[in-house]
Amino acid sequence: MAQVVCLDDYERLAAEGLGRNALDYYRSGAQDMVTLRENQRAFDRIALRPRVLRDVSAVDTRTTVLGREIASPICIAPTAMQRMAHPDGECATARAAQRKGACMILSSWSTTSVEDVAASTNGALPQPPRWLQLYIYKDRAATRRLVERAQDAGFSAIAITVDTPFLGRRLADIRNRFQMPPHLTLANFHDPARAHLARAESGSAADNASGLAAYVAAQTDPTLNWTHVAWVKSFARVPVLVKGILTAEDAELAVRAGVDGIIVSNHGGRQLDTVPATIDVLEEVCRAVAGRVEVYLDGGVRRGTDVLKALALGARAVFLGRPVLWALNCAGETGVVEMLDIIGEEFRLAMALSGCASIADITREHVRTLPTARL
Ligand SMILES: Cc1cc2nc3c(=O)[nH]c(=O)nc-3n(C[C@H](O)[C@H](O)[C@H](O)COP(=O)(O)O)c2cc1C
Ligand SMILES: CC(C)CC(=O)C(=O)O
Repeated sequence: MAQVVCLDDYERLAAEGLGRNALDYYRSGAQDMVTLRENQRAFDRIALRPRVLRDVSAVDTRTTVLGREIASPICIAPTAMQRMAHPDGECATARAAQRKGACMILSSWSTTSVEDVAASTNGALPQPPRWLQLYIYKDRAATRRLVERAQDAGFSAIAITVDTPFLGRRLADIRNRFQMPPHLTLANFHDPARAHLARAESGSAADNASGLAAYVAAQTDPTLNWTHVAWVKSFARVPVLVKGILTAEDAELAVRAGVDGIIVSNHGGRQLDTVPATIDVLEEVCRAVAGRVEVYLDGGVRRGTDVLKALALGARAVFLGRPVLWALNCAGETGVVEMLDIIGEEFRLAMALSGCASIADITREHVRTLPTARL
């Protein structure tokens, strides 16, 4: 593999290696992709305020999520259909997460089942927390069965995605009439209507003619509301989180609904375009939550300094989406391990150069947010 020194290098290599259908699906944001770009740019507008002369000879990046130790606050976000990136798909990601002591969230629209992902890791080694991301299906029984199967397979939390009552309009997928390759299935489901995702056959310009949008419209429940969160909590035996919160108002409602954690996310800019960058709303959400539950962030995290900034503004941990797909495509499990090594080392160095020897040393005073015009 050509020399890779930062996470963007994986994206460049994957862009050369992946076919159009998968590449566009993975990299796209919604509509004009304003939010997609903002997610990364907003990190650049935040300046670090390093402290010096603090003995950083030993930097400890360990922390916990929901009470379980992880090697660093850098975790893996749920992304659907990872076997389009590499034949080992979600199993490779899970093995890499285990080797790195990283928390991983599996998409419920994975191309490997919850049981097969659980079986793919090494039972003799410690298992970092592994959570299931959940879409609420119109078919409640199927939704509940999936949660129960995940719990039985050792998944230790459920993250309900709340920003996708309908799929965002991703122009490249519409033009490509996105289709999952026919040899793959959405492996958590056996019923062909749920397991397969066909090419949308027709469509006027206004139709969201990617196979994915048609699938989402057919399967997921657009009535999605807070009663669904209560419903999942009524039978889940593990903590329940919500993924896709962007405002103080919804953060307050989430805490009142009794969730165990909040993932500040705009779905990697793939749902409602022109919503703010996640790092720009993180502090608002954390203020509203006021420490009652853990708050995490995803969206545009590409460098160790981004991780440091997110923690300084209140995140317990961050999650990476696309970098995992690019690294998977480049070198499977090894690629994901190396990618986590690179950003992990960048984070360790950013901590050291900011005068932080432990996660607890990272404070609000380590960042300066500039009052520039932004979304
Ligand atoms: C190709 C792709 C597939 C995704 N699939 C899911 C999914 O199945 N469920 C979900 O909640 N979020 C999904 N997401 C959103 C990610 O979990 C995450 O919010 C986002 O990718 C973070 O931004 P980043 O890619 O800039 O790191 C997906 C994102 C991408 C890029
Ligand atoms: C199957 C998709 C709806 C998964 C997803 O969340 C995405 O593509 O952003």
